[in-house]
Amino acid sequence: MEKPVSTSPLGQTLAVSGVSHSYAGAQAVDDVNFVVPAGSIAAILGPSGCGKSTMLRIVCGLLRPGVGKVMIGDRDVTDVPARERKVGMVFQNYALFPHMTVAENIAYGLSGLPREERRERVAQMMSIVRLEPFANRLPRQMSGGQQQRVAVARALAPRPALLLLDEPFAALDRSLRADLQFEFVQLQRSLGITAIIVTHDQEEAQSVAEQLIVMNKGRVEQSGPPAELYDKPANLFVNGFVGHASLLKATVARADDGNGLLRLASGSQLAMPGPVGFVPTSDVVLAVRPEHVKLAASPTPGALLAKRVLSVPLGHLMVHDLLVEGATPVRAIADRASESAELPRDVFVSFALDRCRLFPAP
Ligand SMILES: Nc1ncnc2c1ncn2[C@@H]1O[C@H](COP(=O)(O)OP(=O)(O)OP(=O)(O)O)[C@@H](O)[C@H]1O
Repeated sequence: MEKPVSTSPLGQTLAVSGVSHSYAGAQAVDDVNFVVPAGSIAAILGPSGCGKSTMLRIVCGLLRPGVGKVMIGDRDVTDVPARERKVGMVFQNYALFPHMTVAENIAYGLSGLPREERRERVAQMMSIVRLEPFANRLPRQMSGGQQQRVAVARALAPRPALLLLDEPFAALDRSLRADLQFEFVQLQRSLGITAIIVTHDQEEAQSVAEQLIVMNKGRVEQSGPPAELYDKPANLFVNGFVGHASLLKATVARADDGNGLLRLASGSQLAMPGPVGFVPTSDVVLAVRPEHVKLAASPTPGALLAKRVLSVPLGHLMVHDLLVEGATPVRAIADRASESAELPRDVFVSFALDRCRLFPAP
């Protein structure tokens, strides 16, 4: 009879401290620090070339960092070779052995186990990822989504302390990707896996991970729960990388009596609901999320005139691309149900200024 799936968490805490790495003198990763608590998922997010894959290679042991330390649980693994780290890997292109069946692929990393235990573990993993009917198929006889589930099962079979996934769902179409993301999170929660997922896709990162680690030019710009990075981005880079934001250039016109006043490039003024945290004459950027833009067909106090360039429905939402005061592109999102009649071309725009963020002008 099959053994029940262990309920004790598999995963251990990962702690990366002060890690830097250069390739032939070019700095790829610069003083990176983060902790992924046992049983949780973190996503490393950032533009191409920011150092995501280098960080993964350092964590799994394929690359020794020039400086810094990697701990898995209470073990310093900085000098431990990859095969002794108990780290599983899943790649974008599945990387299954093409000449081996599904069952043989999953059994691959279990050569140290007695035969019977190996057979049981393979059966257990195939049941967990619902692949039992495919045990004797070759990878090429399966769909992309099924192959990726084999890759996940193969990586989990040796019960790794940590699972690293490099763009695991990028090759799949949108709806299959969403299904696999959901399935993976369920699996991760039920087995208590500690995982790091590397992705370009900020929506994927936000929907899968409990912690985002946003990298840029080899450094961590900010890390924390997705909602914290979305609501309180530390800087303009994070603000633009996690979620959409429109940017309005302004100068601080008044900052002395508690309520700040901004002057936009057009000369219009915006009365802020509280202190702005900048001295007068500072050049700043006001970052506005689309859901914090309100549109009206007729003027309201403090509203700015805008032209509606494009309005497109997105499910129950309406996305409006606007040109505010003839110059600044601004995106607005509203519930379609709240828009009783079609808006005119010329609209009046106001912002939920208590929710907008101000950053120093770059
Ligand atoms: N083996 C290597 N030799 C020299 N430079 C490298 C090597 N691997 C990566 N780099 C450089 O290090 C930097 C970080 O690369 P890395 O692959 O970690 O970025 P990434 O964020 O994973 O990018 P992508 O999303 O495009 O995969 C880049 O400037 C890259 O050109």
